[in-house]
Amino acid sequence: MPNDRNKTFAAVLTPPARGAIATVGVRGKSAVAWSDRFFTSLSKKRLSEVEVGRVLVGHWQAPDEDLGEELVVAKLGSDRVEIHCHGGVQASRRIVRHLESAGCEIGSWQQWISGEAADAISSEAELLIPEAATELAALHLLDQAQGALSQAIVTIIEAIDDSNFEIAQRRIKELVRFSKFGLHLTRPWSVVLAGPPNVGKSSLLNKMIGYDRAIVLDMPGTTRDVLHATTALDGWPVQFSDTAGIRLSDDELEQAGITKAKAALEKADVVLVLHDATNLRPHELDESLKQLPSALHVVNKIDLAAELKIPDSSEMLSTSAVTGQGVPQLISAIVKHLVPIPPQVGQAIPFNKRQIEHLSDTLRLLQGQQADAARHKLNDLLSRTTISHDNA
Ligand SMILES: Nc1nc2c(ncn2[C@@H]2O[C@H](COP(=O)(O)OP(=O)(O)OP(=O)(O)O)[C@@H](O)[C@H]2O)c(=O)[nH]1
Ligand SMILES: [Mg+2]
Repeated sequence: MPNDRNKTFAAVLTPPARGAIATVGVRGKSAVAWSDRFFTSLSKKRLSEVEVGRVLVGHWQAPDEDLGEELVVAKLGSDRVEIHCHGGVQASRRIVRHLESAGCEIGSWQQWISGEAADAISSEAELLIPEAATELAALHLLDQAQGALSQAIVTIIEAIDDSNFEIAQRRIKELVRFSKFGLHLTRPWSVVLAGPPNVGKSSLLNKMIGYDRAIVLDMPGTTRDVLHATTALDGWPVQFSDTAGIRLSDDELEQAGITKAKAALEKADVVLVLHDATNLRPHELDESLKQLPSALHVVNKIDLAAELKIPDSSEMLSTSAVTGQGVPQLISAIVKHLVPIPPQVGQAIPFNKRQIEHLSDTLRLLQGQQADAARHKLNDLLSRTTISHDNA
């Protein structure tokens, strides 16, 4: 087990790609001694002799090899060394091979991180940070890596210990409110543009993402397949999907696109139902576009219907995909729909299915007066033995 504290463990900590330097981490009781086997500093000082915090420049070479490499080694602790070698894959692999020949366990960077983290939740957060879809999402994951959610769970356990079951339940409900948000830190929200043909769905998509992703043509039935474009709105990751205009059609290809469009509606977090300002016929809207639970209705081509008065409402917006009129307001409305209460910095947020399921189970157990089982569930949520990164 790479995270067995009695073993010495090494991992390449930088991504397996070309780069200026690569870093190999070594930790465990033989980290210094085994690094000393291969490393000779310019000053001839051994790592075991120098104080913690020293950075040495020197030469790394295995006894049975003709060539070595000039590199930098940092002694970060009595049981911790970091080796900075040439970037790319070969140099770091060579170092890892040498350490392995000395008896070192070798693992992945994920295993390295999971061994470092204070608990399971912090570990899960650290591992997900590289997958954060935006910088803002990464900051919220960083809060969880630094203990925001773990601390909230500890507080709930304490409330259960003090028999404050109502407070415990309230706190869990507060956390669960952020579940959907948490899952979307690494997965973009889905916003689908839908409506009759030729209303300007593709044009509006292009306007919102700032480049021509979709073909625009003054001909109904231009878009045939579902087209995706990912962007960030106010720092939140969003995937827009442009769909085929929905209408009755004998064209087999167009009909296939319409079927796909209808399927996309079901998976959407928000559907933008577009209407044509020059030809408003909301009652003729296809059934699939009526009474969608999360729809924003948008009257487009407003530049061609200056006299048209659209009542100011959060469910009915007006835009021009040509002039850009109303587009910032539409973007604000989408964001408000997706993230009605933006979390504060440091907010505890559950961000994976395991955590959300555990919290829901705990709530059920508390509602059923099963305090011991509830406490056990929460401890399990924090326990590092309950998650596995071995397939990472
Ligand atoms: N004046 C004006 N023209 C627009 C606007 N939006 C779209 N158009 C024009 O309307 C026509 C159809 O636009 P598209 O974006 O292809 O419409 P669509 O809804 O994607 O159409 P389908 O893919 O066929 O369903 C094009 O000629 C666009 O230039 C707008 O806001 N104002
Ligand atoms: Mg289109």
